Amino acid sequence: MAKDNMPKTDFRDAILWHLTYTLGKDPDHAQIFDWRMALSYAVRDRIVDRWMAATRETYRADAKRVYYLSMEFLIGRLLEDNIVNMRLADEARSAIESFGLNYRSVLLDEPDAALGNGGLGRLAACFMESLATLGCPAYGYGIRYEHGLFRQSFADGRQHEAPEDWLQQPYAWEFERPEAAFTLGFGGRVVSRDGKAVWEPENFVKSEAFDTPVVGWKGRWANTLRLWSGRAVNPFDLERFNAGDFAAAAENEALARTISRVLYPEDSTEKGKRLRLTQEYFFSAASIRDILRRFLSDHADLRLLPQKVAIQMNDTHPAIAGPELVRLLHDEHGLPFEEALHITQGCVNYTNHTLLPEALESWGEDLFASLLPRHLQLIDRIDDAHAKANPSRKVAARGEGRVKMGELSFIMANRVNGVAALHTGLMKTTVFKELHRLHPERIVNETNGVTPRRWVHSCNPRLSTLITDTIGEGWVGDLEQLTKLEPHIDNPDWLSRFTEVKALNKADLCDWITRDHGLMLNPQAIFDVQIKRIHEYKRQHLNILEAIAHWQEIKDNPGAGWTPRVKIFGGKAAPGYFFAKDIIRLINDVSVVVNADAQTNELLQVVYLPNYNVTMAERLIPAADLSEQVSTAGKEASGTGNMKFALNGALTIGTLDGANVEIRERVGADNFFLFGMTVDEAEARRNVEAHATKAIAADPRLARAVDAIRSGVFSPSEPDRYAGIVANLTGADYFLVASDFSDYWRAQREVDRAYADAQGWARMAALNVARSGWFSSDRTIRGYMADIWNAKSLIGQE
Ligand SMILES: CCc1ccc([C@H](C)CC(=O)N[C@@H]2O[C@H](CO)[C@@H](O)[C@H](O)[C@H]2O)cc1
Repeated sequence: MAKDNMPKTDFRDAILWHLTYTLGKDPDHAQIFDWRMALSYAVRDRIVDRWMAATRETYRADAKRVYYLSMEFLIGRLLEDNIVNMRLADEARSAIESFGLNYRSVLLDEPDAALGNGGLGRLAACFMESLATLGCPAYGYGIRYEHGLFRQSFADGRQHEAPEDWLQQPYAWEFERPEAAFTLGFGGRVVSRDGKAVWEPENFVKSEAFDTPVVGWKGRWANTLRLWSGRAVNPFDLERFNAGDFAAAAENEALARTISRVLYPEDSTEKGKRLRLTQEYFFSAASIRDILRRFLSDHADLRLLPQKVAIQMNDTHPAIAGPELVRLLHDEHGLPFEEALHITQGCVNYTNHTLLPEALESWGEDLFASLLPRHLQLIDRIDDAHAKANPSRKVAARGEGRVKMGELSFIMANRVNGVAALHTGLMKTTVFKELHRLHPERIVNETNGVTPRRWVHSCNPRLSTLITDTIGEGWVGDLEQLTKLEPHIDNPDWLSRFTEVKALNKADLCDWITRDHGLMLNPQAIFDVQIKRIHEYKRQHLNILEAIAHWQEIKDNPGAGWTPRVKIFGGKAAPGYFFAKDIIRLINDVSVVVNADAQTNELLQVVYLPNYNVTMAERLIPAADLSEQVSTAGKEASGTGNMKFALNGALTIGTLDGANVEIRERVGADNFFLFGMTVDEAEARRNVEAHATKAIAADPRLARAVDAIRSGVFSPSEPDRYAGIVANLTGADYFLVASDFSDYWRAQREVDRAYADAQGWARMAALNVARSGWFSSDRTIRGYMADIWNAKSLIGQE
């Protein structure tokens, strides 16, 4: 008997029931953790009903399923999201408050599931929520890392990394599925037995499944996120134990768990580590086996696979899934190689998320052969088949002693997509130029999006209420309805309510930053926010250079009617990325000097918040006035933070890069602070001899700011601490920080002037909200369903 038609009172009772019987806690002695878990289980119960109904309906309809393979799912917290999607917000709040607890602190007691680095991982999480909201049958497949992205702290301004341990406590949202385990082989050799190639792996590891339901808006559908965990085939060696070799007795288990122990913290540099390739094969192989097992549970003819299965490879990290499916179809199911390849190419699709050469994965063929000898053979046959079909041009996955995962993914895929119009165009003219020439119909564009449930409705309840009061609640499930706000923007009362929303959000943020970071912020100031991974191409160092020049000019002329500004930074650097770590330290050193400067700190403050993650983004974005999207043109594939800021009424200062281009097109050039070179101008500038020194020579303001860094103004105890950054800025400066500085300064002063006109600013901000509905991940997923997966919704439009 389904639980959800139980009398209303039961939600409160359900919480108490779980506190007592699931957690075994007496309400009088329960900790906030206990209440949070009890609340989670009460919500989960109601989700499970929808989940099972959706799974049953998918089998009944024999529907096509989408399989989203990703090494990363940057989920964040799930309790609030699930409560909102199950429409339980009011009941949950009143129940929790009736127990004398603070509702927000119960929600915030949940640790972030930080199973991702940045954009790619968060996109996967938004996509899973939109797939469920649209009622598209889908599974997400990934790795259940014991340790997600490291915890960041600062000591003396430097980044320190500590293991993240979200699984130190039980995780309410997962169900262990021991029955869905597979034994996977690694290494070994390939032998020929009666004319057939047979792989004899050396090591074996078991993949155990943990399922998390992903419920959509209004709980109309729920899909599954299946995360694999490494387990030993023989976890305990009693013999060795009895021989007193205790550590060795548990060795297998430790080795197997290493595979799913920790997320690699790199987000743009492939390290070529054996464990990384082992992780990629582990989850891809377990997922492909699971997909085949499910298909064969109610289909006999493998040629039907492309009609029932669409696989999306989230970047090249799951690329081995293609050859693995060919291997199973050919080696285990006995299909001719050509047919196995044809079927696979009918199922597999590939999304590219970066053009940075150092981020494109390629593996040494020796390492590849030692781990996956049979796959290397199959990749050669795949290359041969491709060469035979396209004699004109030799483009292969294997070459120059390496296995290139970008080329392999492209050759295996039915459709290849970029994540923003500019990026997709650049894929065709740069990294995939030859392959695009051979397969001109294969590359399509699917501009990224973000889920409006988490990134507006949940994280910005004040704005959400104002919008719903104005145009009804339909926008949450159909975000382009936001355009219906436009006629209200010229109504001064409405606009003042809109302005009030931002002001109250900023006040909340000030309270939190004061409480948790002991810093008093000026709430009247422009809250200028740059939150994202630290990377040279994202140019956090351009932002801090402008802050230094701004500080110097205020000191020259404090009475010049400056618009107060608070610069807020957040973001982690990959542990081995020392230049990025230097940028972090510089920002912290500048904030110490600038914030202590009584002459200027009413007008300019710099704050670097440690341990930026999904939950912190949900705190910062609703309170932001200005969104920093300042990457060198041609380098940021899309960006998704830019969309979240626009949807929450922040104005963008940015370059014509990634999805900034489409945001500016939709919100209007008047409501966007554009600066900097275009992709072509940047390309041309890079070829100008000594372009950086020329730019510095041409801009005394820039020169003075660089001098301040060089002379140790921000590191008096170690004047040449930033010699590396200065050398780069005055030398190679590949990301054109010096050459884009003057125009960036010009745009920032334009921001100052615009902000001084509160009405005008509010109007521009409200137009950003009204015109950014297209950046919903629901629209993006509808694009994938139509252009790539040919998948249908089983619940239809509401
Ligand atoms: C092998 C190491 C590694 C790990 C992750 C990655 C990701 C592709 C990096 C990433 O997160 N890319 C970001 O993807 C977002 C979602 O499409 C885009 O919005 C960002 O522009 C892009 O940088 C590259 C290389």
